[in-house]
Amino acid sequence: MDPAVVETLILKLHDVDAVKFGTFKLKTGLISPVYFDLRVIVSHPHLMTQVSALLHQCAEEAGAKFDCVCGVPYTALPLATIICSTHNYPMLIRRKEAKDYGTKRLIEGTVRAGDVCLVVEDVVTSGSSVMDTVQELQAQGLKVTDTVVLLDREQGGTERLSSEGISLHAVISVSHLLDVLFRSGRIDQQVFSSVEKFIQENQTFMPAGEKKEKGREKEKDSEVMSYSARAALSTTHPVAKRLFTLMEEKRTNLCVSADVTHTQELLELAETLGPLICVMKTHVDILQDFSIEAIKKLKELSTKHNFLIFEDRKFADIGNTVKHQYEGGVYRISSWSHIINAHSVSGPGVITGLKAVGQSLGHGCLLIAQMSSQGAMTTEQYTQATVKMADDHPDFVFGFISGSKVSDKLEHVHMTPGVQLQSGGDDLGQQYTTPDHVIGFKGSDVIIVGRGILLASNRRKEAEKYRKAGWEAYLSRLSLS
Ligand SMILES: O=c1ccn([C@@H]2O[C@H](COP(=O)(O)O)[C@@H](O)[C@H]2O)c(=O)[nH]1
Repeated sequence: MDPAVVETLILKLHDVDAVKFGTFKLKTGLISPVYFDLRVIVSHPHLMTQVSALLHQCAEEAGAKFDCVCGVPYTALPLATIICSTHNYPMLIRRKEAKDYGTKRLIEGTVRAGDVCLVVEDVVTSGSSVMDTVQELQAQGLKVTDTVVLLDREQGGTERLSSEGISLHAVISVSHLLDVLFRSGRIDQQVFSSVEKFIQENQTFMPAGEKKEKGREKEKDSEVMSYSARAALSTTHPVAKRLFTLMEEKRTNLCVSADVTHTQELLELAETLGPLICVMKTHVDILQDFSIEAIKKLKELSTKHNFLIFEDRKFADIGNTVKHQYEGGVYRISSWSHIINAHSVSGPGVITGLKAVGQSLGHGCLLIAQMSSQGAMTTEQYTQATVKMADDHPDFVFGFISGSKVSDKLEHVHMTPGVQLQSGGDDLGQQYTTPDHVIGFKGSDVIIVGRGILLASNRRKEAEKYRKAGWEAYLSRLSLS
């Protein structure tokens, strides 16, 4: 690529405010001295054409060989479109969410399994957005070997993608951009240094060897500690301690979501899958023939096979009401469920009410910090407030339902629903990611799997596949540390 052309492009991007300096709160909560908003280029047709041409040239010069092109939604979609129509490549479109009608596909276009797809992105930081698209393409049988990006923030995206066998080619690197803007007098030494420092101090990927060192320094990082080490350190919560211990003993981080409508099927599941799971999650109010007798049998099976019972009741009312709902009514949940969960939306009273019933029984509560469903309203701010609420009640709340690790506390258990062996979704808004992604990349501790197992012709065999996938992701997370 002609350096003069790239320099002119950098200045143009600065002119149209696609590059801003100041104080910006990022999606992760970090305060950054620089912000890249490449969405604005759609309003500048000449820039769109130039950027698309440079992306294509960059991929070609890097020797990337591909049969089709897919842009990471949304900013890179029009860029991929221009590349495809100019150079006559078939394009694929990745949906961020499945439609709730029609084909429900997450990849649109003609998919030919075995084809190599070039992934196009506007900005790369950690590489996680690119990886989300790569996983969807791979789930359809496509191969991805190269990705091309307009701007690499140089915060670990190249290394992360390379660890997955994907080469990242960037038209502009953030250091080149800083250099050009400084030389042209657009930014001063202080801005230059503060951005450079921010990039250096906020690396998202650690090579294996370095991670080991950091692991020793960062003794408090739950991702680099075994479940048994965390069990030993979990002194404030008996459920966390018991759960970590049995996970290590049984070599499983699989929670089966027993969403069945008859007690006989529930008990059969507990008998067959009991040896493979650490937790059985129930929705007791979908049982058509609920009885306390059947629940007693479930409890016996939980002792026999050493798993915990988690009633996914999602309490969400004022303290006084949830107290009654937990203790009384038809289901008498507190008499049999080791774990319950609650939404934080109603404030800390929900915890106080539940704690008044469950704490003396040695039970524990998970707060719902994030949800797996499309359009969930659990914003970053909501998640953070939920974590704070959990921190205020360590004697009863021992973790979260969340898509990723949201708390650094060793005792906090993270359990993630929306898991299947292939990513995708259902027609009612559920969204699935894989065990490897959830445990290895998102830093969660337990995978929650329902229909992935329940709809299989051989549930035990399928559950074993999930147990193995979840456990291997955990082991490889440890070996990388
Ligand atoms: O955010 C959430 C919270 C809870 N769930 C529950 O998990 C299972 C998932 O079942 P699948 O069949 O694996 O989709 C189900 O019981 C939900 O109520 C969730 O999916 N997402």
